[in-house]
Amino acid sequence: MDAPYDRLLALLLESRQRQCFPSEIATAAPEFVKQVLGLLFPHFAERLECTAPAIRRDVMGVEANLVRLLGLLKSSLYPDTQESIPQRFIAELPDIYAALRQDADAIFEADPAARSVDEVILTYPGFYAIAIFRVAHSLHRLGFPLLPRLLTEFAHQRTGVDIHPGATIGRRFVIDHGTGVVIGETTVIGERVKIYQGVTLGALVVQKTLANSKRHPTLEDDVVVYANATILGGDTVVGRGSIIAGNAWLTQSVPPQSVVTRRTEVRQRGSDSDLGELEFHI
Ligand SMILES: CC(=O)OC[C@H](N)C(=O)O
Repeated sequence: MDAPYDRLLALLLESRQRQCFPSEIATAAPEFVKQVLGLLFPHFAERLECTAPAIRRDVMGVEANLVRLLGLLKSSLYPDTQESIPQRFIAELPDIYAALRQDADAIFEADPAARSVDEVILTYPGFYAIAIFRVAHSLHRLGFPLLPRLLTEFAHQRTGVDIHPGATIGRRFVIDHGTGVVIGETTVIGERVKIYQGVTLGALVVQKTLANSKRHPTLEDDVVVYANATILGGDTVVGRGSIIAGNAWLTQSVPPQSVVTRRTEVRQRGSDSDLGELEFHI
């Protein structure tokens, strides 16, 4: 065997002996999403039995899967994790289910293009992302390691909506279209908030030392944020009932009922000396 081969083998052996990462974790997110969303909504179930024993069996299946994943992570990387998390998660499922039904209703009521709540549940990327987020947020709060981030990143890959499991999001949350939405870890969103594609709720300063501080904005109840608006900063509070127009850039608080716009300038062709600079030849 040649020297580079030996070097690589030695390196990988040393790394794996130091930390043997449980490879089952790689497929955990898609499997768990299918299982838990299939339990809550028949729309996502592969096979559906509408009897009490079948539903009980499916609930127990979700809990058993979490016990298995927690065991793998606890024995390899996270020894301090509490064993009661799967059971406590199951106890939170009724509230998660109620919140998701309200999200689906809110999306249906907000969107003239939606024909039914079933269509929203089955086809809306915003609903899919929120559904996975609410599950991940519960697990995150209960202290389940790694899985919450795997879940929201799976949703991100599927929908283009990137919500950190640590974000706090109130009832009847609507994301329409979804692609490019980013919601940071310490964002706080009130009730009945609506956001459109490309909205960023982000940090104003990105520094490791700020890991434990509020870096992302607060949107109070009934705020609407239109496409591609960017709202940054942990001290930024968008007051109740405000409307943030498309492409707006906001790094400071605004009082309730504000309208924040970013205007497009329209001029007559040929009437301005700098027009030439705008005529790009690609
Ligand atoms: C969404 C966002 O601001 O991301 C920046 C960085 N990941 C942070 O959480 O501060």
